[in-house]
Amino acid sequence: MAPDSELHYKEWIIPKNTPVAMSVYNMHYDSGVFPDPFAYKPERWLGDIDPRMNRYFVPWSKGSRDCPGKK
Ligand code: HEM
Repeated sequence: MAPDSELHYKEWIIPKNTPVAMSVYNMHYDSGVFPDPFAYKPERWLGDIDPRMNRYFVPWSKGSRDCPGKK
């Protein structure tokens, strides 16, 4: 996305019209959110899960151009 106004995020100021993107790979393999991320462990989704897991799981992307087929 390229915001049309200055964006403030934590201690950062992102000038307007700066292309901003996310990395699905880095989110899905973040070991702080998904311990042992390269292991096939579907049971990691069972029981009390770290709520960040849902926020960091983005196979359909995020935002205005995310997948309309995701539901
Ligand atoms: C497991 C199945 C699917 C996955 C993982 C998936 C994933 C994605 C992703 C990541 C994007 C964003 C692509 C980008 O940013 O360039 C996308 C876009 C899109 N997907 Fe899917 N998709 C799936 C199934 C479907 C289905 C079943 C449909 C339609 C019946 C569909 C229709 C679309 C369309 C039309 C877009 C473009 C949206 C736009 O650009 O505004 N997808 N999909």
